[in-house]
Amino acid sequence: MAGLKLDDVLAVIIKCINFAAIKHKNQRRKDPEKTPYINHPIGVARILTEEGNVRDVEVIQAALLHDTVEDTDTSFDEIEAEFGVNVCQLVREVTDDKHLPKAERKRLQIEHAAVSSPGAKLVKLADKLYNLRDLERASPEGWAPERVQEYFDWAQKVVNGLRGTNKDIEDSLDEIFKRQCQLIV
Ligand SMILES: Nc1nc2c(ncn2[C@@H]2O[C@H](COP(=O)(O)OP(=O)(O)O)[C@@H](OP(=O)(O)OP(=O)(O)O)[C@H]2O)c(=O)[nH]1
Ligand SMILES: [Mn+2]
Repeated sequence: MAGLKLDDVLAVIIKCINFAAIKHKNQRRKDPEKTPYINHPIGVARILTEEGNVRDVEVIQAALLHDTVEDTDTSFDEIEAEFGVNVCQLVREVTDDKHLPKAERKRLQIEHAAVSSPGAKLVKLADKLYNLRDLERASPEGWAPERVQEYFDWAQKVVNGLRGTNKDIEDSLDEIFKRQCQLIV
């Protein structure tokens, strides 16, 4: 979205935050404090701007919206109508098909990582960094240590397909993998 003026950028970003906040309004994170879910997409967007120095507005919009279709009643048509075809395509790329069995979804994330667009790779990297930091802070309710370990190991495989995209975010992810994964692959 090259050529957008600052006030237009502010307006589209606020529109995304508002849309995501309404869509996620009844959702909480899985941590013992039951943090409001909206903290996650806002935090993913913050990782991109502050830690990754990303300034692509459509990528920041996609980060704010990235879990609306996967986790709420939002449709891709709605995203496209509100935010345009480019933002919708990015959200499409980072959305798991929840109709598939969980093991298949997890396998497809590893497979799709390397063939994603640069913008989708950025959103995925920031999503993983946020979730892994969350995991180091507190285990989601009901997650045994083995399940936590499996998530760290699986996330490393997904991130391996996303490399060469943003050095600062990848370096932060590698620090976590060094602490948490037995095998650096
Ligand atoms: N670490 C952590 N994750 C939480 C918490 N609350 C909700 N989540 C979400 O849970 C998802 C990971 O849980 P899983 O059981 O592996 O996956 P699932 O919800 O898709 O079935 C992540 O989804 P996602 O964002 O779509 O990412 P991903 O699973 O594609 O990596 C993450 O955002 C929490 O308190 N801590
Ligand atoms: Mn997410």
